[in-house]
Amino acid sequence: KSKLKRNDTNAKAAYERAIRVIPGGVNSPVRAFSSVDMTPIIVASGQGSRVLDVDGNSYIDYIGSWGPLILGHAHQEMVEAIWKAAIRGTSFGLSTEIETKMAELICEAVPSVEMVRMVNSGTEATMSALRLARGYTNRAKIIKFQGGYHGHADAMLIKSGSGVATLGLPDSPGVPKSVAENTITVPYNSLDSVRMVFEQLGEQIAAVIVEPVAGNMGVVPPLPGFLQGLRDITIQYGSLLIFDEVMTGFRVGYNGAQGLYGIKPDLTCLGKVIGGGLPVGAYGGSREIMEQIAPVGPIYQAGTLSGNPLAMAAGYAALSILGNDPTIYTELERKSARLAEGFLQNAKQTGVPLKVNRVGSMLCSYFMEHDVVDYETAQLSNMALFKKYYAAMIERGILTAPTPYEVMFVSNAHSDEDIETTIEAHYEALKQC
Ligand SMILES: Cc1ncc(COP(=O)(O)O)c(CN[C@@H](CN)CCC(=O)O)c1O
Repeated sequence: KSKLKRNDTNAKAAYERAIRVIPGGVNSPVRAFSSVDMTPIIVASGQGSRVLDVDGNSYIDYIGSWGPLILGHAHQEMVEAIWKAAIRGTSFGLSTEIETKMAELICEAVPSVEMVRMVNSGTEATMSALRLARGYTNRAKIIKFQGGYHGHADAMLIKSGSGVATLGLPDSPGVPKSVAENTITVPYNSLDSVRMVFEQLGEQIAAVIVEPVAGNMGVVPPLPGFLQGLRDITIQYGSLLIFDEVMTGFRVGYNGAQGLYGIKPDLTCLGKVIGGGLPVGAYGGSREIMEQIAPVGPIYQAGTLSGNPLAMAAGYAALSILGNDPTIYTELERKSARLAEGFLQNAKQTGVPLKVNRVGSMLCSYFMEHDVVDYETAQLSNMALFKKYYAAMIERGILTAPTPYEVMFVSNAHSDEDIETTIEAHYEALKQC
């Protein structure tokens, strides 16, 4: 079979130009395709389940902007909503009624949220939620999980210290040791580790922040009892439980992971889907906690473009479509299950070791035999195999995340034909591994 060659002439030229004026030529590191040694794809346009790159190559897209595009690219109703908002002005720095409608919709959809504050990214959402938790409990320490990603605020760029309950170490230059010491990192799905930390430092813990389905080490679902265990222990010690649902919110179901698993956190962080592809983040919780936020309460958080009318129009349109048509989630479940099943069939037929983890329309395949339950096991994925597989999928017009630790997102715009085409391409790609 001749090796299909992707024409990347224009991408190369565009990338050469970009790296002269943007660090690494990208506005977010993952877009540099550094894990797969290939010229980054530079997108010209997207429509439905497909994107077109600057060399005219068309791909079925499973990056979906890392989660926001659950309805696919350039969705007609959303483009119209954005356009209608834009011609009335893009931002006022004063309140507009769409912000209240958006807040009401989120409070209605997310079980634990009675009040919500809009911000402009997932990072801002988790950063603000952490400050709120620290201010509300008057405690400084927080617990996060290895492989958990909550954006790039200082307190989140921490790696675990030597022992389990030891203080954190900076995971990036520029994060002061004094900040790192207040973040303790333990293995995901390990309630024992969490209990150990609380036994030693419980009264100092302001919050536990967790992705209720981990989506930044591939897809790692919570083991039975894990989330309930976190809920119980945080109540026992007077700490807050923060669900980072930036990725899972309105993705794994209209009521998020907290609806799926029936656990009520104290604070919820949202992003991605709620912006419909425009910059939106949010954090919310009980009235009692949220009214500690300025201007009602003393804990400060602000933002020039928070809740701006354009992003609200896009987000409100997206969430309304999702809320008005529950078959969208059942269709996402059906198509995603078929995709995962096809991948596993291919692996069996070709003898390539493959594990597929999936929750709803979030899935990830790992080149290995055993279960992936945390960061350590996720790290064992065979990187050499992944690179070959990735290039083979690109050559066949299937665009997935250029690193093994990101999620494949199925959207409502992916047709059954797209799914079958992807499974066929996957079979060919595995045969080349
Ligand atoms: C669970 C979770 N919480 C917070 C964030 C940060 O959101 P942003 O600041 O990138 O909007 C993210 C961002 N996710 C990554 C991809 N997995 C964004 C992609 C990128 O960094 O370019 C997240 O997944």
